[in-house]
Amino acid sequence: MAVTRIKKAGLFDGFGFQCADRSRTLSENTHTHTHVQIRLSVVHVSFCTFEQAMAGPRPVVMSGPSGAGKSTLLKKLLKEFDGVFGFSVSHTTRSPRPGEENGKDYHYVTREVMQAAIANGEFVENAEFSGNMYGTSKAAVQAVQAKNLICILDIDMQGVKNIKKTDLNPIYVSIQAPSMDILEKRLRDRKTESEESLKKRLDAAKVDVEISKEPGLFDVIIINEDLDAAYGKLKDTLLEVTFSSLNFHHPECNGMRF
Ligand SMILES: Nc1ncnc2c1ncn2[C@@H]1O[C@H](COP(=O)(O)OP(=O)(O)OP(=O)(O)O)[C@@H](O)[C@H]1O
Ligand SMILES: Nc1nc2c(ncn2[C@@H]2O[C@H](COP(=O)(O)O)[C@@H](O)[C@H]2O)c(=O)[nH]1
Repeated sequence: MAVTRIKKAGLFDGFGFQCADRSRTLSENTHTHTHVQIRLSVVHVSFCTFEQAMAGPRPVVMSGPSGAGKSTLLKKLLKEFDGVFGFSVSHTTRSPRPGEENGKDYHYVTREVMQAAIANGEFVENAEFSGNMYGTSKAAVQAVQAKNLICILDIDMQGVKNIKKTDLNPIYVSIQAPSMDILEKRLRDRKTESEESLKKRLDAAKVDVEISKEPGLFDVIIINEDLDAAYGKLKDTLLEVTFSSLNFHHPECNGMRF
């Protein structure tokens, strides 16, 4: 099994910054970055301000049309990299779907509760989508970061635009379906939407796909046609975007440069 181990550092690295306390194991990386030992905190120094470096790894924003496959890919990632990535549990006013758990998939709240919490400054971002409110609370992000996990947010396009105005500094990934017809089929087959909600989601999807072409909005756009291929691309991306522009050599990297 190929293993990428991101070790607890806890000492001064070559950049003169004290490394944060991190202990991660990325298992079964079947792609290009194998048998590599790196210090994740050094990576932050190359991409972030000192404050961000001390705050922890860059979060990951996953966005894209409803039905494109974000949750499916995320679940695979969270399962494979248990102990590395953590999901930011959003709030929503929509009803739970069969199988969804309060506090795990979402925090299910009333519109009144959510509006009060937003007014109280408890949210990083929030949006109205397909007739319901959704939002990322500060507590949700902090809960993940407190566990020293890389925080993953699953948010819509309004959320992406709003997060861009914050200092969260995430990696932005857009997951898209190969076509609108396939997207509609996936949403219909999922059997979670009424005709009205389906139409709203498909209308939003058309706008999303256009906006996502804006240069620089996303670090990568992944077309989720074949699930395994899309998942491989997602994993490669998260490693590459994090490490590739770092011209860094460390004895623990066995001669490899990033
Ligand atoms: N590559 C794929 N090929 C075929 N079906 C897929 C693929 N990826 C996901 N699906 C299916 O498409 C449906 C929508 O996927 P999923 O729920 O993950 O989308 P989503 O982007 O998270 O949607 P939402 O934003 O509404 O939460 C699911 O039933 C899922 O099993
Ligand atoms: N701006 C935000 N968008 C969010 C958040 N949580 C989820 N979402 C997005 O909502 C739609 C619909 O989700 P569904 O679970 O009802 O299918 C989807 O695009 C999600 O990405 C959030 O906290 N903020």
